[in-house]
Amino acid sequence: MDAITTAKKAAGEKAASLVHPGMLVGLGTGSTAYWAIKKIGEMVKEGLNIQAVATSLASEKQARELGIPITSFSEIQQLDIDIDGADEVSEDLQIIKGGGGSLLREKIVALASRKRIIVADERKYVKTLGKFPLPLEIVPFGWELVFKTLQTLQGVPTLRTKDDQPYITDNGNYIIDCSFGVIKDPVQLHQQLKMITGIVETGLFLNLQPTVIIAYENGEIKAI
Ligand SMILES: O=C(CO)[C@H](O)[C@H](O)COP(=O)(O)O
Repeated sequence: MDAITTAKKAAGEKAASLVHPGMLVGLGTGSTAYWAIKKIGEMVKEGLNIQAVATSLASEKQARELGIPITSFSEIQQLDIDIDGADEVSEDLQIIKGGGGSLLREKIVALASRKRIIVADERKYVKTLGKFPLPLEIVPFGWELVFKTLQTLQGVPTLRTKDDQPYITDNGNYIIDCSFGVIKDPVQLHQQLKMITGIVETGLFLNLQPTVIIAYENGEIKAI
């Protein structure tokens, strides 16, 4: 296992240790959240009694295969804890997510959780947001208009593709990844983008007061 994968595993397992009996748990998406879900699966096999909501079909599949009981918002109102990855975390704990295309479900789950744990390797921890192009979930109809509007806002948009076709989210939408350079005012940018009809959600996860678990390649783990 390479050093970055080892760091992701360490961050994920550290977060899993915060899951206690009886909790309702949000399961994130991506290669770091994967390790948290794997560890939680082991804990369930050893008798831990929890229920979970997954932020993507992929994570739900992983959880079901591991025997983690899955529930839904038709059964519950709130989650106790959400464990998810990030693409960038700034020093003031603002976050970009959506690299894996699950930002809409991830945000719904994060907002429904009392406690939010972000797991990341050291490369994700940055001074200011913006190097990672901001993922935006958009409805397919008229996506070209959203694309052009983003250009007028000095953004550099790219329609995400998979096998030369538009990438389709679990919600049947498209993703545009849009670079804005250094994001000086993420709240203002998020609000501006949410005003554009056709943009369903942005990958800016702001003012969520997360606990961020950063794992370093040298084996150190810091909770911020
Ligand atoms: O937001 C996400 C998926 O939509 C992921 O949490 C984010 O992309 C981080 O993924 P990874 O841990 O694989 O780097």
